[in-house]
Amino acid sequence: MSDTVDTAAPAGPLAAIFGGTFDPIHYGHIKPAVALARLVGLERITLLPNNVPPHRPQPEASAQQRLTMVQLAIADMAGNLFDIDDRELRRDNPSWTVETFETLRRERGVDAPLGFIIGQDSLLTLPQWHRGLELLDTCHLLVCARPGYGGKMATPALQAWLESRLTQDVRQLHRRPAGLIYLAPTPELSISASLIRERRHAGLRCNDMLSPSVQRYIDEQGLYR
Ligand SMILES: Nc1ncnc2c1ncn2[C@@H]1O[C@H](COP(=O)(O)OP(=O)(O)OP(=O)(O)O)[C@@H](O)[C@H]1O
Ligand SMILES: O=C(O)c1ccc[n+]([C@@H]2O[C@H](COP(=O)([O-])O)[C@@H](O)[C@H]2O)c1
Repeated sequence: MSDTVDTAAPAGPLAAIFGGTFDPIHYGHIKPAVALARLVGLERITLLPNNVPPHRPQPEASAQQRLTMVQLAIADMAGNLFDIDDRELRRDNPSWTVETFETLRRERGVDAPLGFIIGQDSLLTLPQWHRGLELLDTCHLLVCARPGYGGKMATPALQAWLESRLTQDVRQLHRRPAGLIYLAPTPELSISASLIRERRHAGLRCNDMLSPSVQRYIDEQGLYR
């Protein structure tokens, strides 16, 4: 990977990819991502629904239903900030993020700036991911604030690793291909897919947490009963 100097021209727009189980996609995904786009100057955010998340209980909705909900959520948004990459859904093997980004890197070239969007809770678990710290060799991490997850990494060594990667200078995210972590001061929303599923199981509405089309789809499909 080239070591681009600060004064170099950007190698292209920073491509930002937002992976998730999206069971279902909710405003806790969308609103911080929209704020992040403004903070960083992102032209596009690509939502990447995962297929077989190896690290967590399997989703309640099928892969097709989760993809449909992502499509509906995007259709409810003004503008064209979001698009979808369904490559992980077209693979049968586990959705290891580092492998997806190694493929993206091969496709886009060594100098293309790539960013992976995650919430702060995901950042704290990164060391347990499949080749988790190696992910930074392939992309930047663009981290959205999440209520309750502002803490430090599990060990001083991991915290030092994190601090050695941190930047507040968003221009660096466009100038370098990978390797930096940006903690974005995005709005904190106490919404999670588990809360939505729990509320639905209890027969409660989730009106302020989801796009209207996604809510209708959940009702029509009888999801999370
Ligand atoms: N409210 C939120 N604020 C910031 N980031 C979030 C929020 N909800 C989810 N994310 C981030 O979005 C990504 C995808 O999350 P995911 O689809 O698992 O949703 P979730 O609400 O965390 O789901 P679950 O409750 O089922 O674990 C993760 O990196 C997660 O940290
Ligand atoms: O590759 C891994 O080991 C790995 C472990 C945990 C999470 N991820 C990815 O991180 C993203 C957010 O995960 P989740 O569980 O919050 O939906 C999603 O794209 C997952 O596939 C990836």
